[in-house]
Amino acid sequence: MKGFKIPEATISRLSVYSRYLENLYRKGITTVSSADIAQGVGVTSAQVRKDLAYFGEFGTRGVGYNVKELLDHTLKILGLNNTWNMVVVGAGNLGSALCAYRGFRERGFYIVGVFDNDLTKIGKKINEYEVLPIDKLEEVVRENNVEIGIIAVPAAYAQDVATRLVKAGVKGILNFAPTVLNVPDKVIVRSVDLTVNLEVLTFNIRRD
Ligand SMILES: NC(=O)c1ccc[n+]([C@@H]2O[C@H](COP(=O)([O-])OP(=O)(O)OC[C@H]3O[C@@H](n4cnc5c(N)ncnc54)[C@H](O)[C@@H]3O)[C@@H](O)[C@H]2O)c1
Repeated sequence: MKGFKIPEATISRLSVYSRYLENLYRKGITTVSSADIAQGVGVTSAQVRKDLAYFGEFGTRGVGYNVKELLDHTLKILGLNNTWNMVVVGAGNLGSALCAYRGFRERGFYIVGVFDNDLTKIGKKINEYEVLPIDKLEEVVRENNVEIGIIAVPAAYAQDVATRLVKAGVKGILNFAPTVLNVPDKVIVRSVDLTVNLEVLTFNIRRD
């Protein structure tokens, strides 16, 4: 798998396939064809086969894929065969919504700390999480082996928070602030900019 570049779109689809397979597994379905997966997630079966081919040989011609085996493979490829500890910085509207989202835990992502620098928020509870002072960030990251930091502060403060997260030892940052972050190459940043997504949507609506 190392040595050549796997398209990001393939990785995103792998995550979608994996969730689909998880559903089949829960329903007790044991085999599935690429056509079934394709129909279930809304892509072509050629695309499914091409995506999976990046990661080796799966399935048996004429029989299809063993659901459990393919699910385990996709989870392993996505790094989801173990759980991940995360911290959320910014306990505002978005940070609170992220803390309330159950879906993270179902996929093995555990929030172990929520931080803010607003004294009126520190000590308050968001679901089961008590908002912690930002000064505790490094300690919580270290003690809980946190590898992922989520930035949910206004753009003007995002770089400071990113620098602190990196110094504390996180390996990846999910950044919701609409700004570009400067981090060392070894740290992976994924930015979620909802406005950019909306604008891609409006571009495509107009173009069609
Ligand atoms: N709310 C949304 O739907 C939404 C959607 C997409 C992106 N975003 C982005 O997410 C970020 C947060 O948005 P929001 O609506 O939750 O804002 P918000 O103002 O409700 O919350 C931001 C929180 O960050 C805290 N904060 C500020 N500086 C900090 C620092 N240095 N350390 C720790 N905490 C700090 C504030 O006290 C506040 O509680 C923004 O960058 C915003 O552009 C928000």
